Amino acid sequence: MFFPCKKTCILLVIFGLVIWYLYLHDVLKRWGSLVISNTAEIMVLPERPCRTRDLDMASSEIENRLSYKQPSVLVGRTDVVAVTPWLAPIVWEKTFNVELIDDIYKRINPTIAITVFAVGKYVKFVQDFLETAEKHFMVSFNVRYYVFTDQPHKIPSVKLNEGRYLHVKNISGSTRWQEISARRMEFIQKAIESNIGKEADYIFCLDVDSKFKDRWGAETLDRLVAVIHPGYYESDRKQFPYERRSASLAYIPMDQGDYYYGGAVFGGRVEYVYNLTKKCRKAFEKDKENSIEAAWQEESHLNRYLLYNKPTKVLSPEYLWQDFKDRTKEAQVIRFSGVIKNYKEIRPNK
Ligand SMILES: CC(=O)N[C@H]1[C@@H](OP(=O)(O)OP(=O)(O)OC[C@H]2O[C@@H](n3ccc(=O)[nH]c3=O)[C@H](O)[C@@H]2O)O[C@H](CO)[C@H](O)[C@@H]1O
Ligand SMILES: [Mn+2]
Repeated sequence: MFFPCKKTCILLVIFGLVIWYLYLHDVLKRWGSLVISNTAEIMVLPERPCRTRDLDMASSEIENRLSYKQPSVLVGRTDVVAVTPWLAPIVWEKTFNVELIDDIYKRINPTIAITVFAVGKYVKFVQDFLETAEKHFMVSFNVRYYVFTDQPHKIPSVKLNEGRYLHVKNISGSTRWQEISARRMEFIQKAIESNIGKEADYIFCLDVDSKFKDRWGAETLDRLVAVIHPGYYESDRKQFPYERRSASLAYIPMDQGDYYYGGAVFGGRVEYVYNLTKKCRKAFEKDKENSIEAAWQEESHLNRYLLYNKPTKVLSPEYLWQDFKDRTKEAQVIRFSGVIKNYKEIRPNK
């Protein structure tokens, strides 16, 4: 009689311990995500939508196995400025060491997402975009391409290297190119909520009418990343094509502005880009309610956002060139460039 009772008691205690462990585990998990959202301040989604792996230089073990050239304090590029007044790097050729930067970022083994939109006739750019990305974009890193299109059956199957995946997302088309371009903010925001937030650490949102021509690597990774438009890096801020009507939420007064950022390239850690797309989308939609469309659609809203939310890394025009533009002496390498296109033939409207 006594023996079975003891057995039952032991079983009950084990059962109780398991329940207690599961409860504690759940509480700690919730507490963990709460702490993350408090410190980051920008986590506005429920249930940790984004992965939180990040580069923490201080805690990453730097092994001595990599031997590289001594960095100089006195010798470097003098023909360009390689840092913003808020101390964010401006990435130019010969301002970073490829092996060193790759080695540092390989330690966190990040996944990098690319979003591109191919609506209407722009599907014809996808093949070259993907093929050149396979050659130059984040080679030997994990990459996920997200192609948004109204014609999934027209997306070519391009041979991808190991660790690289293609996701095709079906979206509706539009009769206005301005709307296609601007609504990218909305689609990217939604895609981060639904899956990119869980599938990638960093994201770059790029124009599809472009090709990679040289290395685009880990030197571009940071929290919030923007590119200096190749057409305006020598211009006075008064000449920047910012939205100048105060009725628009993209408004920037004549005496303000840092750089003119291109709408064809922005990126960073997924949660930072999530915030950017959410804000730009909202501003664009609010303008629409007030019957105003910014001069350069989402590019204008992007410029306004980045004026008040400074990028933590700025890419030089090497990362956004245009094929019709001759290379200048500052741009020693052209890494990504817009192809020449016939606007009349390719866009659904003027
Ligand atoms: C180099 C650069 O900074 N480019 C920007 C510039 O003009 P762009 O002349 O580069 O704009 P664009 O015609 O390439 O349109 C931007 C993107 O929208 C997509 N698209 C557009 C039309 C269409 O019918 N189907 C389609 O899929 C496609 O991914 C394209 O790359 O100003 C636009 C403002 O609206 C965007 O900010 C672009 O990023
Ligand atoms: Mn373009």
